[in-house]
Amino acid sequence: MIQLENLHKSYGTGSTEHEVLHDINLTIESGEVFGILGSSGAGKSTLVRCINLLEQPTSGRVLINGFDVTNVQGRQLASLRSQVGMIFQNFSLFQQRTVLKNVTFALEIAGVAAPKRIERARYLLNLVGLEGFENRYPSQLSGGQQQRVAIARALANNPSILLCDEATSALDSTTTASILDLLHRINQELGVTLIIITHSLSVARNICDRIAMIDNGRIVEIGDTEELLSHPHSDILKTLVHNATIENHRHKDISSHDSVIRQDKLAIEDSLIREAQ
Ligand SMILES: Nc1ncnc2c1ncn2[C@@H]1O[C@H](COP(=O)(O)OP(=O)(O)OP(=O)(O)O)[C@@H](O)[C@H]1O
Repeated sequence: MIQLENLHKSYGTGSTEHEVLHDINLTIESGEVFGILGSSGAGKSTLVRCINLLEQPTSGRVLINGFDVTNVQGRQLASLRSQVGMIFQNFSLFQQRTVLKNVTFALEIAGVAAPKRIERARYLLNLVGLEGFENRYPSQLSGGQQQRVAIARALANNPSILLCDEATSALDSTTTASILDLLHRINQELGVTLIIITHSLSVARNICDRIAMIDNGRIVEIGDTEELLSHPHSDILKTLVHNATIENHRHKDISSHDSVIRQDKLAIEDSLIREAQ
């Protein structure tokens, strides 16, 4: 379980200090898929980076499984980081390392012997559907494949929590669906708690059990995904849902227009064939 209590985060000091997270209170259950929705600059990444202490909260507490980790350092911080994996929009792979060596990296740092870390990396590459890609370099992979490597790498230490910061934002819709399927499987089969940062309602709807809507560093709504998206209360979520509905209609219009054109083409081809016979 992850608990954030009265969490504040400011950047800068003195006259440049500005608070970007204001009094965040949030509990995420173990095994949950929890979405953090919000527009650009709302504070989503900062919030999630406070969970693995990539950002140090200015005040308040972060508790993981009841243990206050807010001020841990040294070995305890390393241990926290190994419990909490993270993936990013731009994959952030090591370009000079092969796929296999990307996945074994954290295990090398942890001092795991070579045969064991290779065995674990092969298991994870199999899990993410990349068996046979061990010796490729990131530049030889598609975006979706790179994100699969990043997921395998993030799981190397067997974390109980995986933070996904806009993990599908750089991918097309088909690849997004396959990565969300993989994340869903990781949640279901390995029991990993997922925290999904997204600005996409369809990503939230596809995978998240609950979502929190963040606006200007504050949680303005939180609840069951379907419930919240069907009955949004805050203006910001109402606008997001409204815009997504318009976008959806536009896609349907375009695809039905495309299908009319396709049917017209088939009819023309049909009559040309008949004429030729
Ligand atoms: N290292 C930093 N130093 C100073 N200000 C920062 C820093 N990181 C983020 N901010 C500011 O904090 C606010 C929240 O940023 P954050 O990246 O958390 O938002 P976000 O919701 O994740 O945005 P996006 O969707 O665009 O990534 C923004 O105003 C941003 O400019």
